Amino acid sequence: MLRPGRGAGGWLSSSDWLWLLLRGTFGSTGRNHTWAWNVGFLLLISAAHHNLPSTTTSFLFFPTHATFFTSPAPSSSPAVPHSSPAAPQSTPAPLPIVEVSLPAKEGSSEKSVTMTDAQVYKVLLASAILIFWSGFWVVHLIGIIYGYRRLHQRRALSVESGDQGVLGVSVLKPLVGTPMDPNLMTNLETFFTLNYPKFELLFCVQEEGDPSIMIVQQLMKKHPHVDASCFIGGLEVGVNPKINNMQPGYLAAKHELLLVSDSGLLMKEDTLTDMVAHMTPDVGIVHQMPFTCDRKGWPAILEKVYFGTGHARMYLFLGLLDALGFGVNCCTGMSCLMRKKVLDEAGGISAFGIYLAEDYFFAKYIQDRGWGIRIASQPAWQNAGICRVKTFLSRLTRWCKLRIAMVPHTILLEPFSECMVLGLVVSWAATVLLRADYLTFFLFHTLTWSLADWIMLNIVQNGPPPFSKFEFVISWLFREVSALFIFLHAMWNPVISWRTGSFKLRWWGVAEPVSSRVTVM
Ligand SMILES: CCCCCCCC/C=C\CCCCCCCC(=O)N[C@@H](CO)[C@H](O)/C=C/CCCCCCCCCCCCC
Ligand SMILES: O=c1ccn([C@@H]2O[C@H](COP(=O)(O)OP(=O)(O)O[C@H]3OC[C@@H](O)[C@H](O)[C@H]3O)[C@@H](O)[C@H]2O)c(=O)[nH]1
Repeated sequence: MLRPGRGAGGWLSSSDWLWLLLRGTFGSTGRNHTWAWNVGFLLLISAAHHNLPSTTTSFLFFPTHATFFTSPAPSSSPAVPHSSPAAPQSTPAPLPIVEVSLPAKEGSSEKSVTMTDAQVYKVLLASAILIFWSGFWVVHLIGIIYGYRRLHQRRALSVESGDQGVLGVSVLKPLVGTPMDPNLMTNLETFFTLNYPKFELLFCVQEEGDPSIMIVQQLMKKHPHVDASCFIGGLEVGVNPKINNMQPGYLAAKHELLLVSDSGLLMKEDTLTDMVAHMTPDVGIVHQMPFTCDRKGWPAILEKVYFGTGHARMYLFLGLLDALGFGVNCCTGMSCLMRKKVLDEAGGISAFGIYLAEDYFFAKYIQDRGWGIRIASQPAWQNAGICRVKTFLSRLTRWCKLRIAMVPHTILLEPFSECMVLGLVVSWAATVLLRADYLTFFLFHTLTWSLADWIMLNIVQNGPPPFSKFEFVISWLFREVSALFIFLHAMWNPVISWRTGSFKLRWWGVAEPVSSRVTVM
């Protein structure tokens, strides 16, 4: 359906495709809505490619309905035959005419106003921003629905995993115990009490004299029935210190599945069972979405808010794209279950020692060989005893630096995927296209975004979070505002400090050591 009073024949002018786009996006034409939206979108792209002439347009703008109607093009326009001007029959009041810029053509009796190229591009840009913004509401929705359906769903082991044919798991625990984490003992003990029939624990301690060695020994004594070993000193096979640390454990691993599990994690009795249950025959890697245990203090709230909102949204959305085979990879390696034989084909984990983000490259390698990637239904329960705002921000900055180097197109996508930056630009677009009040639209955007995030947090937490809504709002605002600064800081200073080392990444992720540091994060 074309706009009222409009002939259907002939090629469409720039005003027509803009009308289609805007009518489709903001109009209320029922079943034509999707159709018009799609056509408008296609025409938007086609216009960008062909740089359509922009001299045929005049607008009548209805602020209340946010819909454009065009009057006829001047007769000199060769491409667009128009019928008589149109106004909707039902509109009661006279319609305000927005004079865009130039006067009507000489000799023309119609109230035709021409748009300059700059104005067309302005409208185009605003439309593109509004489409991108609408896309993000789809991301919100998908994240919420996928999170609701995926997370905290108990899953039984497949027949393949009945006690006889159960897949054995070698758990690699890389440990760097300085400074001493007060929760280390509690966290490590949960690995000894896993309710899974066939597993071994391979503790890898980076340096002699590390206080975590004593803890591991105590736990091994307390649980003698659990198959556990401790390797000290690592093996230097690359730049990545975590890989170097895990290498002796990897060489000793005897089971077909390998779980890389970071030191700050806590396991529930059934966490490993849940992960293995997702390792179906077509899957090569099962990862847990990072989240946190309930801990005291504002830094802990901040972490929970971040991992339960913005991070969870993108992780679930990209994770779903992974699972659907779109080849996106968002695997974070704090808890990653992998088929050892696939890593062996690469030459073992040492083949990934040139990268700092070994997690991303593990997943990429496995995915490139045709194996599926899945998110487990239990999130990763981070439970480090030391929880500080500074540590949290440094960690996010480090991750951001990794992403910038490994997936450079996120430089454009990332800032605009954040609530505040997107809110600032979309509010401008709304003033251009909808004549909205800038501040009102920004507040509307921020409020609805935070509500969607609150829903997401409740889903990831599997119930209400252990803090008040006021604490949520403060933490959420802090995190959303800090996101841009984290990004700018990551762009400004690409040197990555991780525990005792400093590194620089080349584009696409190969790491080089910079110098040794003694600061501990
Ligand atoms: C309208 C849809 C637009 C989608 C825009 C996507 C913008 C991406 C923004 C944020 C990415 C969040 C990624 C999840 C958290 C990763 C945490 C992390 O950095 N972990 C590292 C340390 O463990 C790890 O090494 C990195 C792993 C994966 C990085 C993934 C990069 C994101 C890839 C973006 C692909 C965009 C695809 C767009 C599809 C529509
Ligand atoms: O020098 C190091 C640094 C770290 N590690 C180990 O690596 C694990 C993760 O370290 P941290 O907790 O400092 O870092 P993060 O939680 O930020 O790690 C995350 O980001 C970087 C990725 O490469 C990791 O796979 C991911 O887990 C811990 O178990 C730690 O003991 C080492 O063994 N040696």
